[in-house]
Amino acid sequence: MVGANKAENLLRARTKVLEAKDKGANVVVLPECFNSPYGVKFFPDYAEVIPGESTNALSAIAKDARVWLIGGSIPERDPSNSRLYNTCTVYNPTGTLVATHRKVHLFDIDVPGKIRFKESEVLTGGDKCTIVDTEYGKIGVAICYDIRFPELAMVAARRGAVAMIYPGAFNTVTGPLHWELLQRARAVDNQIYVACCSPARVQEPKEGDYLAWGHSTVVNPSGAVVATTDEAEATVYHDIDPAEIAHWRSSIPVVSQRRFDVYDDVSKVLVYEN
Ligand SMILES: O=C(O)CCC(=O)C(=O)O
Repeated sequence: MVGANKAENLLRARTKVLEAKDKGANVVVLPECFNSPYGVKFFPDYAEVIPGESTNALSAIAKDARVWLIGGSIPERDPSNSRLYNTCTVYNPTGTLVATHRKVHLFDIDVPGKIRFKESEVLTGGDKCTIVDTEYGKIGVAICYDIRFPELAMVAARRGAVAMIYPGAFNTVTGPLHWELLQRARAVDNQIYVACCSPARVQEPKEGDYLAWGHSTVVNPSGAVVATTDEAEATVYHDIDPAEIAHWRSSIPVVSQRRFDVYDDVSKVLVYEN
């Protein structure tokens, strides 16, 4: 559960990560915008440079829990250009910051009468694919709306990632439509694990509150949901098993059957032609 009080959000994250470690987790994921309410009006006030209050806290959490920590995301302020980003920071079990992923695809949608959100009003998009090398395998990291773009996951998988992990915060309009579908799609496209971690839904929403879909989920390389929950606060667990990846890749070998000779111009076709 994420609220307006940053210090409380950081403390709650600490408690939940230590609890996950106690239950055997070695890689722990926090949700998108875990230290601030989700909304463009909040980002400038909650934004921090890195290192700063939230990333120092995350580093200490990773170190104290001795886990790899995919630290959800925070609104980041880059002092070199004053721009804001939606940024995931990743720490190894000694608390060292090993990667940052700035959300590449900003969440700009307008579903008439249902939901309008324009991150680009205040945020700038990142410009790289992020892969972290852990003793459990390479892990691709991206954020929420990034999951709608199969290319990021495909690049990570082709560079050896065993999993894509997305801190995310879908909503009650697009969540039921696409949250699980997209995770299963990215998993089955690439025969990798996919995990998405969402904040819980606020229980007594006020006007204008973002209604997160919740439902943190893990999907295995066959595309099956292997761990999930509802909209209430919860932690879900699953093991990454490289043998499961090997099994599906040898059984249905799409990853070695790709025909880039047939569609090698895919990135050069800039518009959808009629
Ligand atoms: O793609 C969606 O429907 C939701 C994306 C989102 O909430 C986000 O990028 O934060």
